[in-house]
Amino acid sequence: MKIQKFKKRIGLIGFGCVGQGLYDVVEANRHLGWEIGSICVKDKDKPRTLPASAFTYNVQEVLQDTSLDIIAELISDPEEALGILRQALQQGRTVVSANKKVIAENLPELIRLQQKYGGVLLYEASVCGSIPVLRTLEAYYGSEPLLEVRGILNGSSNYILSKLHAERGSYQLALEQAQALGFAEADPSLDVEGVDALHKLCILATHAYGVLVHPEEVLHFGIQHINTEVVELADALGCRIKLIGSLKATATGQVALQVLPTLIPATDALYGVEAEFNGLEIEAQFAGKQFLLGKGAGSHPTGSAVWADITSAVRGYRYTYPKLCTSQATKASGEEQITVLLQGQGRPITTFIELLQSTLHFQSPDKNQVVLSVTPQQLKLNQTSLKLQGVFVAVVPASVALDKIPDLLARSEAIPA
Ligand SMILES: NC(=O)C1=CN([C@@H]2O[C@H](COP(=O)(O)OP(=O)(O)OC[C@H]3O[C@@H](n4cnc5c(N)ncnc54)[C@H](OP(=O)(O)O)[C@@H]3O)[C@@H](O)[C@H]2O)C=CC1
Ligand SMILES: N[C@@H](CC=O)C(=O)O
Repeated sequence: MKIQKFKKRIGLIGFGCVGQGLYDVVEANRHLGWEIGSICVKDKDKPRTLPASAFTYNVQEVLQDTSLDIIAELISDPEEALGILRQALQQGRTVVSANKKVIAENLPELIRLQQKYGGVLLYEASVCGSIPVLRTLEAYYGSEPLLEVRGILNGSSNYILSKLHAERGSYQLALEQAQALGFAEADPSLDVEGVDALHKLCILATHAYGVLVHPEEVLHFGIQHINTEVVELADALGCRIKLIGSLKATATGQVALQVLPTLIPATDALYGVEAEFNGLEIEAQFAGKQFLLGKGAGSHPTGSAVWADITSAVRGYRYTYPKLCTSQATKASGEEQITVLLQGQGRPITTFIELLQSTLHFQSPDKNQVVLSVTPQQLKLNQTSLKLQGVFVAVVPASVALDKIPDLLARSEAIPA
């Protein structure tokens, strides 16, 4: 087959962790005929790895440059990013993005704009960094029902949890390291409060099950209130705490979705997913279980995912949303009981037992830790007040031996700040 030589130009908006990552990947592949045509950033005074002449500060110079074949939106400002995606799609252009918040919150509109104006939007980098999960769901599982999709979707919180389990170190220090390594969001509360994982889960819900769900509708807790007591309890049970996003088909054909810290036993494939790595287990009706593992954050891994989108978009690849076209699935209301551990901030938290309409299984002598059965629906209804009270919530899966818990609930030691 004859290889066609061509020259293609990318308009890059954003030159931070991911923008620089993409730039490096493009430079390393110059022989393929691609170049970065222009780069837009915001801060005129920031030191850069390229001469000042390489940059513009006016986003319209990129958006209105018709010599560019594709636009890569890689900025940290969600409002501005939405404006960029809207304008590019209204012009019928091809655009790639890594911005999960914007995509998760606006997917119905972004799909409509593609249909109306004929443009293309790809966003593989927005879910699980370098792992090709969206194209796997679209291209391979587009026609097979999925029983469950669950995984570690946020690199920063996984990095922190790995440090806490391995070193019993400081939560704050681990978060600062995740920020310094470029894994965290500009607003890191999105990472530790489970919101970034929630955004990714909502995008997955569309591609895996054909469900369009707004992040605000979904139960989610993060790891911001974790302490040493909980980490030690998990260790004593032979588990690690992981922040898990899960999508599960219910018996009535709905999809249950949630993001919750979870005690993961050593027999689970997600147990060994450490640091900024993400892992995703897909269970399909006929294929059975498959496991995807890779770096979920960072400059080059994410730049690589953006590059894969760019080069496949130019060859005509686009999402066809097969499940969205064929599925009638809706979000489940969350009535199936789950077992959870609640850990307070040194005060009794037994007031929540009644509020959550739950069944108490165990409590520590100081009533600061409880294990109870509750519905996801009740947890969602009380999500804000549990968070405001600083309560840490973790799922205790059925595979974890509950009978070991009573002896273990009495420990107490705060994580050093
Ligand atoms: N970091 C990661 O591992 C991953 C990040 N993402 C997503 O990728 C996107 C970029 O993240 P990341 O590179 O880490 O962020 P950074 O904070 O490192 O960089 C953001 C870039 O956006 C630019 N920018 C911000 N606002 C504007 C604006 N109004 N106009 C033009 N440029 C602007 C900044 O300009 P300036 O340089 O002048 O400040 C900077 O170059 C985000 O949506 C993030 O959620 C997705 C997957 C992984
Ligand atoms: N902040 C995110 C970056 C990638 O999506 C994370 O930590 O996973």
